[in-house]
Amino acid sequence: MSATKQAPLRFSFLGPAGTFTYAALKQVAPPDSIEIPALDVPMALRLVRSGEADYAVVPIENSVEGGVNATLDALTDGSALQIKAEMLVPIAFSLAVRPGTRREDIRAISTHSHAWAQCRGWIAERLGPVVHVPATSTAAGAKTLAESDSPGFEAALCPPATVKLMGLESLSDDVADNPGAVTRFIMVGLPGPQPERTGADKTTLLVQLPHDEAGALLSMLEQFSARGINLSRIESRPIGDSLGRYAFSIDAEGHLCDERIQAVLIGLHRVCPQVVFLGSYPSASGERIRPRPGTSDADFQAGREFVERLLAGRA
Ligand SMILES: O=C(O)C(=O)C[C@]1(C(=O)O)C=C[C@@H](O)C=C1
Repeated sequence: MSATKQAPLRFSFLGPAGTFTYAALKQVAPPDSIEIPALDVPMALRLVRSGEADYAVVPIENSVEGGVNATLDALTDGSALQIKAEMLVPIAFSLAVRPGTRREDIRAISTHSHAWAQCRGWIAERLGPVVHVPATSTAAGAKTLAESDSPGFEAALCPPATVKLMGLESLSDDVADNPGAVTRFIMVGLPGPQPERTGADKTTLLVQLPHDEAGALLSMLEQFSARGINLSRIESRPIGDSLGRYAFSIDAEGHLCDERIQAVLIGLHRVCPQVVFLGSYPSASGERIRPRPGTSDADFQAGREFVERLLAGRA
């Protein structure tokens, strides 16, 4: 009897094919996956929420520009989603042109705003004053340059591999203000069982602080520090209902199965009006977490047994 064939997984991503996001997708999507390019991050996530895609791959953090606001906001703007994996992609840009274009012909360059932010110094120094024409992604700018009769710009900044893919030529590779830049991407699906604990994990949360309460931020942070938990990212995002109201987007080292992370979640739930759990997943660096003395699962278990003895009158 032949085994029933699993349907291929469907991956939405910030498209078109040739974006840095696409390179991240290739790290996790099985070869027979169905690839669904989306115009922007909210659309890629919407396709998961609607059931048209099993997973979305989107950028979340850039080593030069910081958090990707479109992703941080869209993750919690709608029904619940969970991060299943993270991927790192080294970022270097090529200056792509149509065959025959020379450096001195370039008056305007199209690319994603994050890409422009990472290259504008390099461009200003070597090309002088050049206009940035925003594109929905690096590959989208390169595609328009290759395919449009009058794109309105003479060059695009895109991943080196995308130059050839779009039938363009590179006038320069390794375009960057900060060589060594890296962007972090996430694979997002519907809530379900967590990926297994590896000992090198991250947990992403969105935490809202009580309104107008002195010391609220410190109380929130104490939940982590008391359990020896390192935060690899913390940034504030406006809640949007009025001026001065913020939620904190946080990556904490550890997994939902770790006792110390559970204790943090209980603590946050006690002191914060809203705590959104966005998933525990293996960290791309693979660096194992060494719990601070007194914060391992065994330490928590011993503490619980101590209290149980007291409750049972066996002190
Ligand atoms: O436009 C792309 O190629 C993307 O995948 C998006 C994105 C980003 O949002 O930061 C990804 C990596 C680079 O930093 C520039 C752009």
